[in-house]
Amino acid sequence: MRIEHQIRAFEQIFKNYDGLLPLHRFLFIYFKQNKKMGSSDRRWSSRYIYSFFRLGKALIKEQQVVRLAVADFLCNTTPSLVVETHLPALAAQMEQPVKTKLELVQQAFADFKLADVFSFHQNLSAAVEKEDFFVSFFTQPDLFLRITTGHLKPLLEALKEHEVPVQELSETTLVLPNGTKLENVFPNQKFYQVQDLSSQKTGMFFEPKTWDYWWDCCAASGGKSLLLHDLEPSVQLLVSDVRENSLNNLDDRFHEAGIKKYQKKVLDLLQNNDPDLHHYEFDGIILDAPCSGSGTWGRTPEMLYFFDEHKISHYTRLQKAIATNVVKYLKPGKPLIYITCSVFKQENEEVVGYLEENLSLKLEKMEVIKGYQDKADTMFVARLIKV
Ligand SMILES: C[S@@+](CC[C@H](N)C(=O)[O-])C[C@H]1O[C@@H](n2cnc3c(N)ncnc32)[C@H](O)[C@@H]1O
Repeated sequence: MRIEHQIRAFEQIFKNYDGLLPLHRFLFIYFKQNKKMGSSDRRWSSRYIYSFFRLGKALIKEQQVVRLAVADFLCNTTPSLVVETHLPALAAQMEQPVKTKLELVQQAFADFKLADVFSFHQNLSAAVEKEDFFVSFFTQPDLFLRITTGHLKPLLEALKEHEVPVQELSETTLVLPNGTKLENVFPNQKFYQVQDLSSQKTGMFFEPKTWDYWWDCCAASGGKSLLLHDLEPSVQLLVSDVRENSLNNLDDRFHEAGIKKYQKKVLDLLQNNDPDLHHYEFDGIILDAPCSGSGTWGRTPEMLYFFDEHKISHYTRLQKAIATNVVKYLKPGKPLIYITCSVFKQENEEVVGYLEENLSLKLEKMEVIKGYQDKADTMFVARLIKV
């Protein structure tokens, strides 16, 4: 029977997946190795496994197939065999809003607790509204584009021509449905960047001045540097990262964006980099730190199931050590912009507290950027001034 076939395919994937690779990567490889799965099998397996992980650890004592049905019910508005078979009483309610569906699930399962969706909630930054944050996991985040100032019109026209539904948030931000194939719409990446809305909002903390010299010290493929450049094109930039590969991607993106003048270094910021940097002094440093990524788990819900809480302290150690090593190259009176895509207070406010206590830094402002209210990632940003 078709439903049994669907469940078996889901169970096989669940059995083989250990959380080490990102789920989308694992599925790509898995489907390649299991060529007998047709496109419908692939579509249903993906829907089921993603929905399943969005339930986190809620109803963990229930039978797996029942949990799958609850998850599919909460995450989707179109009918499915698993809901029709295992939750027939709710099947007619698929199109209801998530909050209504949650009430129905709570009525049907006395031991359903919303907080179990995100079982690390004791660690949340105080500003995060817990209920709204938990509920956000049942909806896939959107795809956001940041548009170079003055280039909105032709991009909108291309989207219209390709019949892509688009929402204009501002002159520089567009929202598209997740999964939009941008390479089919735009001939190149010249005037836009794929960048989450909250990541775009961190730019409001940069406040660069003309001809400043800035260091993006964990630059990866350059998302924050490109944002900084758009805010103040005269800024001179040093970009660095421990991963050379990411910096190669940065080169490509800078090239597409027409940025030619910048310095680049591969640096491990856990080491002493004085031989390389002793004469450097910056007007601003962006530290977009390695972190748990817990503010982005709406895109990678498998982490709700597999993340090991002990890893938080590993990240906080990294964050404090990297900050300590970079601040000495900052001019007095100038800002360190500390950013994470984490919702954990240990990586956010507590690291800021540590920096204030142990380094010559004074907090000017900090904010949890609540992406869960906008179908976006949740991030943290602080602006600290060197005294
Ligand atoms: C959150 S990502 C940066 C994202 C990037 N700024 C952007 O906007 O797309 C953190 C980066 O820190 C880098 N990193 C981790 N450990 C590091 C270390 N010890 N030294 C330097 N960079 C490190 C990682 O390679 C990763 O690229």
